[in-house]
Amino acid sequence: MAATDTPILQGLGLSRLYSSGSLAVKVLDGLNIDVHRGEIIAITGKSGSGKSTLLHLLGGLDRPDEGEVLFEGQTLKGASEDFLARYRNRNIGFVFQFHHLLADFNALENVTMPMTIAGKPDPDLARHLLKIVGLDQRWHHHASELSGGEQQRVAIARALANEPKILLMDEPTGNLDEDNSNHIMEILQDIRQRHNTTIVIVTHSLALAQQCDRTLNLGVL
Ligand SMILES: Nc1ncnc2c1ncn2[C@@H]1O[C@H](COP(=O)(O)OP(=O)(O)OP(=O)(O)O)[C@@H](O)[C@H]1O
Repeated sequence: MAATDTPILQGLGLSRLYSSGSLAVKVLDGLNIDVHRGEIIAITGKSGSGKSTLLHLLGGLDRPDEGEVLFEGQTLKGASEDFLARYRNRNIGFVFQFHHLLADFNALENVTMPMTIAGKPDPDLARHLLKIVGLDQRWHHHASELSGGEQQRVAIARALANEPKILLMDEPTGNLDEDNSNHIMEILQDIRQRHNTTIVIVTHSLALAQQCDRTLNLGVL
């Protein structure tokens, strides 16, 4: 059992080496990060500084070439693909800028889908999550009938479907206007308050970053 002051997520000495043709690129270069339970943290930095790479490493979608990621004090180093898949399914919710909702399914079905895949369909919980994001009256609308901001809110509800401890978000407000972006931030504060969810947000928006508890800047903006 991890001590309560153990960071829920840690990156120690993280680097990722990409090769593109004859060129090798080292990204992050020994980055250290501690993420504490219930924290909302912004990851900022110029384009190409490694924000998405860091999110993928923390979420077990990719592996570092140097260093390690620890979840609740346990290293993911050397973990099998099956272990990483379980780690993601049980603990992580992902939200991307392009939400990839299923256009021919309604909002409720989109949110229920990950529960069904996990063998625990729970329409009541799905309705509750849609209510948190302010869309319980629109549950029967197909994704294609919702605005960009509404679709992103459905994507957040979907990411919460399996009650993850950590929400990892890559530019979740990147294509939204300021009002919608502020609304998403209010929703995230509400989710954190209700469920003590830990939230890591990659963003180019200084306004959004300022509403987070703290910011980790990977490079000059
Ligand atoms: N699969 C890959 N193969 C080769 N290089 C890659 C790969 N993925 C990322 N890179 C390189 O790694 C660097 C960091 O990419 P990453 O997407 O993490 O940056 P970012 O900070 O999220 O950028 P942006 O703000 O533009 O989305 C970039 O120079 C990118 O070209």
